[in-house]
Amino acid sequence: MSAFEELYRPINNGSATHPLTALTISAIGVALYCNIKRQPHIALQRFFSIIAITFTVARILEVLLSSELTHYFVPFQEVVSEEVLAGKHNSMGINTAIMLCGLGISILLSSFKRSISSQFVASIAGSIPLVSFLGYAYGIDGFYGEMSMLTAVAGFALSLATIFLSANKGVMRALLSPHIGGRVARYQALAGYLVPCLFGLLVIKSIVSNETSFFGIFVIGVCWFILIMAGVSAFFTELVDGQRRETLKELTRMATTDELTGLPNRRTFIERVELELSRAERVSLNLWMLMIDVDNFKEINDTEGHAMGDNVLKAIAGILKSSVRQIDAVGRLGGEEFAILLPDTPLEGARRVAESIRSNIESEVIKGWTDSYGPVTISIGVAKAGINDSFQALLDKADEALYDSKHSGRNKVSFDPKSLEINS
Ligand SMILES: Nc1nc2c(ncn2[C@@H]2O[C@H](COP(=O)(O)OP(=O)(O)OP(=O)(O)O)[C@@H](O)[C@H]2O)c(=O)[nH]1
Repeated sequence: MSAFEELYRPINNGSATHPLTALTISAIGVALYCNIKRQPHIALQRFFSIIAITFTVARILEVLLSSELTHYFVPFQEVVSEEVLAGKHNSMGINTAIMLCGLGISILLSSFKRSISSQFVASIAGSIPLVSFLGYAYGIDGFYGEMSMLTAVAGFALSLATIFLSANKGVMRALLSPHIGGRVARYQALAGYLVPCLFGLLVIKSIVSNETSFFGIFVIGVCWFILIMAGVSAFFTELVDGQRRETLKELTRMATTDELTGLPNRRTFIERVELELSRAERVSLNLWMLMIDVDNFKEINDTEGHAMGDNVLKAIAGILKSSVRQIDAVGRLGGEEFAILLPDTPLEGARRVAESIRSNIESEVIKGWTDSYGPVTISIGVAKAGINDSFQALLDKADEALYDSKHSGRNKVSFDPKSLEINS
């Protein structure tokens, strides 16, 4: 063994890293380096990846055509020839050629922003040195062929570096995610590689020693492994999905409910009204809208502060809710304005509901206010949906009636005159 031989043949009389392999690995290394810099040298990156592809394709053709194609440009060819004559292994194996060719193609694809394809090709290339490692671990030389341990280590490192070129896309992005899905996937990927490799050892052991119990352990082990992986996946998927469902529920509640009173907000109320209006034969459905406004509410705020104003609004919301049927809708339109929708209600019913709400609120004792300043009152405007009424048209009619209540002394229920005509 020459003084330098162990540099390219770490295992005595084992496989060596051929000069062409070393050259190609260097080309791939430089191509990757071109991307590391803040300003990537795309042209150089493509140049070196094409060099790597050319070298490896030449080697693949050489094997297929049984020629000496690479002998013309490979340095140290005399040393290699001497070694071969002496019966030592020294050539770029077909597995090494495919691996390095794949890495060259992957870097080239990445330079054209074909990230997903680049990742895919690099992972196939990266699986070749992994097979070689297994070959060395299991003592099966067919697994590594002419790939030296050194080449396998370099190939694996380069594969990882190449895959990381497009780490912000596709599968790699998901695997590297800092969130729970990514964290679990990383552990699963690691276990998904290491555990079957250990199982492989059991199979080899059972073949070598002809011991069937090893094979039994292998089979049970595989079953358990699959079950555990599926269970862990299901557990975390449910965890994440459960959190997502809760968040969605909370967001929906926040988007549809008025925070202070817990009543449907203006948007939700409008949706409900539009749904009722869109029903056919809406006239015969007898759809009424009550517009409710707290009288002199500003005074409450100004006298006892906003917190008291909020308490009053909450108390009123509670009374409104408890004064109507399940099928009726109560909403807070904003400020001290509320609205109620009464579907399928005759005129007398609408009148009764409006009047009872007005008197219920007047007789409600609101702690901190009623005892010192007298009852809180509301004004109500009532209107009935006519043919082709939009939400706004119905609201406008109820609002006009409300205006009448306000201007005839407050604490009153007024009907839109046209709604009474529709009814007669
Ligand atoms: N505390 C509290 N006050 C609110 C809220 N939203 C609106 N307001 C107040 O409600 C008051 C409404 O006052 P105005 O529109 O003048 O009506 P009003 O004093 O009730 O008079 P009339 O409607 O004519 O009887 C304003 O002072 C608003 O700041 C709320 O969520 N909480």
